[in-house]
Amino acid sequence: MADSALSIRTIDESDLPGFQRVMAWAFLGDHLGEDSKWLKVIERDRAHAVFDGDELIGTAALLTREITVPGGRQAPAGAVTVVSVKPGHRRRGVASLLMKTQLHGMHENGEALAMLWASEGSIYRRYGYGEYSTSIAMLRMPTRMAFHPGVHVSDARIRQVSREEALPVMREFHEQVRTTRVGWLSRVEHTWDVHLGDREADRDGLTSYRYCLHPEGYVVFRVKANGDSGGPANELHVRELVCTTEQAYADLYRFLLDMDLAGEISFFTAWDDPITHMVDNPRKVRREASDALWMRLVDVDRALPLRAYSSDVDSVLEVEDSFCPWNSGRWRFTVKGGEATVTRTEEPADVSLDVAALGSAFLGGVRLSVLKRAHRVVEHTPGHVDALTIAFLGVTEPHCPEVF
Ligand SMILES: CC(=O)SCCNC(=O)CCNC(=O)[C@H](O)C(C)(C)COP(=O)(O)OP(=O)(O)OC[C@H]1O[C@@H](n2cnc3c(N)ncnc32)[C@H](O)[C@@H]1OP(=O)(O)O
Repeated sequence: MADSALSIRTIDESDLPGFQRVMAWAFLGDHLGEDSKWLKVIERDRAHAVFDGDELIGTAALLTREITVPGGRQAPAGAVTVVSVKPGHRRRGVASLLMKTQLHGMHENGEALAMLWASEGSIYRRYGYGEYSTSIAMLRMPTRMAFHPGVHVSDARIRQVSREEALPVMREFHEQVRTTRVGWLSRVEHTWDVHLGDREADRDGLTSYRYCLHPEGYVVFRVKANGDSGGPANELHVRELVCTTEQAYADLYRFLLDMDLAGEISFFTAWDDPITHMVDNPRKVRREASDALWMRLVDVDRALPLRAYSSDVDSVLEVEDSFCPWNSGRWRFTVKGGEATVTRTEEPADVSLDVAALGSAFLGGVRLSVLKRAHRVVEHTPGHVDALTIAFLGVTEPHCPEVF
């Protein structure tokens, strides 16, 4: 319950210095003044500030994005970011007030999906966000590994070019690819400055970005300099590898693996990045998984039909959602020919679950059968959880390559 001394409203230009200061203090960073990259992406009429009297003490913003969902469709989704509360004002309900204002506002505007990257794993389930909607893998591998004999490398030329030359080409490739990959997001002009920002402060001791173009894709990486310890030990930190063809993916990975003076490659990438199966020794590709995007179904009946499903199913779902109570209750979820309909029903439930569990499963990232074993999904009619699990699965692991 929010403290009654608190008020909340959308921001205007005059609020920006205070907004930025609270963000910087909350995230334990430095206040970067007008130069802050975040200022460019924040949509003023979708950013909220909480005030204690006249003092700005809390922030949160919604970015208007599209996400690719199973079936290769684009769904509008609000990207929640910069949730921050000034130290000294915490645990009085400020973040809860921000979350409620966002989600209830989205419901009133007819927006069906919200999503975020969580700074800590224990915060967002209470607001109905599901963990591991997409997961991310930190891959580490030594350079110079051979490919499996079945992997062909073409003679396409790969050119290292300047940022200015690369950016327009990268934009086009990205726009083409993101609509085919579940979990990838649309970008606006300023996303490139934030996601691929390359100021000294963004580099964390590494080099500036290197941009390499292939006729059908690109790779962007930084280098961490390490001394020679009996062989090259510099590290290539890949930021983005985007290809319109599988051939370009093999060519660009080969290009990185053969880079002179480099000893290791690291890359935050999809859990099912095919590189593991492309090299001759798969165990040399080390993978560490982490949660990435958390999805929230703002309106269950409008969100579920946004994606395509893998098999037919007909189940009554009893949904629990105390934060957005319009979702609570029983829904008949029917899939025919890949298309879902969701209608209110008084029929007895086949399966009970909370709205966060549906968020985890929405992109096909977490199996409902696993959530059943985790006591988060309860089956009342035998067979329904298995049928729903298969229906929700997609052809690849969902993956969101950018933090917003
Ligand atoms: C999408 C993003 O932007 S992720 C970034 C989130 N922001 C940060 O991590 C920055 C640093 N942290 C902060 O600014 C604040 O601590 C916030 C935003 C995480 C929480 O703000 P608060 O105003 O303290 O949260 P609020 O008082 O509404 O707490 C609501 C509930 O969440 C719990 N909670 C809040 N923060 C945390 C936390 N870090 N870990 C565990 N539980 C938490 C509270 O205990 C409370 O639980 P209850 O409902 O059972 O009583």
